[in-house]
Amino acid sequence: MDLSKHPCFNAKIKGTYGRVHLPVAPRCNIQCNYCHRKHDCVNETRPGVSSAVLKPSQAMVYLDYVLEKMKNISVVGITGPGDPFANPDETMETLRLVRRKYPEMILCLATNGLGIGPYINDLAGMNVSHVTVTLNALDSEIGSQLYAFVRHGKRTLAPKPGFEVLLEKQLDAICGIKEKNIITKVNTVIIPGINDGHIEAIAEKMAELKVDVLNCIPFYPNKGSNFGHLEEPSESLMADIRKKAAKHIPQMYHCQRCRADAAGILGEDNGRKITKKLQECAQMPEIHGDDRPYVAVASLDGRLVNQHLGKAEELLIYAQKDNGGIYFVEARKTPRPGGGKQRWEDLSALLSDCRALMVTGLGDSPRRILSQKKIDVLELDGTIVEAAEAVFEGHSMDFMIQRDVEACNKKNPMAGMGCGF
Ligand SMILES: C[S@@+](CC[C@H](N)C(=O)[O-])C[C@H]1O[C@@H](n2cnc3c(N)ncnc32)[C@H](O)[C@@H]1O
Ligand code: SF4
Ligand code: SF4
Repeated sequence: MDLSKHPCFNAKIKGTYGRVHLPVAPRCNIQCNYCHRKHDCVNETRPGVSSAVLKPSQAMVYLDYVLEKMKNISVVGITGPGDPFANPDETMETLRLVRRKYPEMILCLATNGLGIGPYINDLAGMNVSHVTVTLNALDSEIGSQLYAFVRHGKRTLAPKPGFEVLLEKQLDAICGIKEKNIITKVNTVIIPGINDGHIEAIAEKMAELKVDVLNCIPFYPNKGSNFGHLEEPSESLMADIRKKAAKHIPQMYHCQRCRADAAGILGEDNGRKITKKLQECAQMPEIHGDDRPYVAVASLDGRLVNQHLGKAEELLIYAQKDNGGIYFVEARKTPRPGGGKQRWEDLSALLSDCRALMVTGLGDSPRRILSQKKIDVLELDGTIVEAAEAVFEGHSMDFMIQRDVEACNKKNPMAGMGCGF
């Protein structure tokens, strides 16, 4: 892996190598007064917006597409649209999946630093090489003007105590990340009249902590945010601040204030096809985890997915060979009808080593119970081989998925009375 190929950390290659942000982290654990993530216009470039949010398995399908269509993507990053560590499960799962499939890819993260602490060891273990922490103040009087609240554990803290906790976690996080030799950038949003006189102090402190680069980001006035009425810093103010900060620590001068779903060369739009694919992937069924080796299928003939779960006396179990082919493992008798919910609890136990169940239809009760056990229930029409391959490889199975929400009812004589199966 060539760590010099990160276009944000190496301005020389910013026009040659690109990055892709996977928007798998929608929630945030603080509210910065300048951040507004609700509204999205695909034509605007501003931090925190995304045209869709993806689950980890969907993000992998999207990533495969981006890497096929765009050349020279050297970095996969997670920067929101909220905070990666307000969504640690999704973040860590996505990084694991990307690392496994693309061992040469540079992995990168941007966080406010509040929640990253417990994950630093694992991040280093996965060879995440670049981490950005946003730190906007060291002084409590200034910091308490920047945040509406900070959520710490189960408590929501007011601006002043919230800032104090946040700062402590940020400084600990920076030290912990540097200890693991991860390349560290600090983003500081420059907000005129609030923290613009405080940046040299931040630069000095970050240099002391051995941060590699400071990125002074000009504040972007987001309509609808608490700071929507404030002005953007002028170019001359930014130049002056960076000059003072550069006495202490290297500066980033080419940040584009990217979207949380940015893909490609810095500063270039994603393009319509990439945006469409992103939105398409967000609609795909989610595939949970990949340590379960099997899929289960309701089939009358061993060729097609063509049976309703309630009618299936047995389910066929399939796995994938090392070379990608699908093979039949065994047939498993399903629990007998009757017994209410217990029947579906027993079925979940029977399928605990299966990552997905493919049927032509099923009732609400089994769907809920199986989903709670993280077995993906896919209602589809198609061949077993095609469908199983799509599950194992994370391909889109859009063409097989039954879009008709009435499908179950149509095939079920008890339609209108709630699905009995
Ligand atoms: C949207 S955040 C997502 C990652 C993480 N939550 C964080 O704050 O670092 C990515 C970067 O955009 C910056 N940002 C958000 N809103 C901004 C704004 N209105 N103007 C300038 N930068 C902004 C954040 O401060 C952060 O450095
Ligand atoms: S931490 Fe990041 S995502 Fe959260 S409110 Fe601040 S800028 Fe927005
Ligand atoms: S926002 Fe700045 S640092 Fe983040 S990917 Fe874009 S250019 Fe790089």
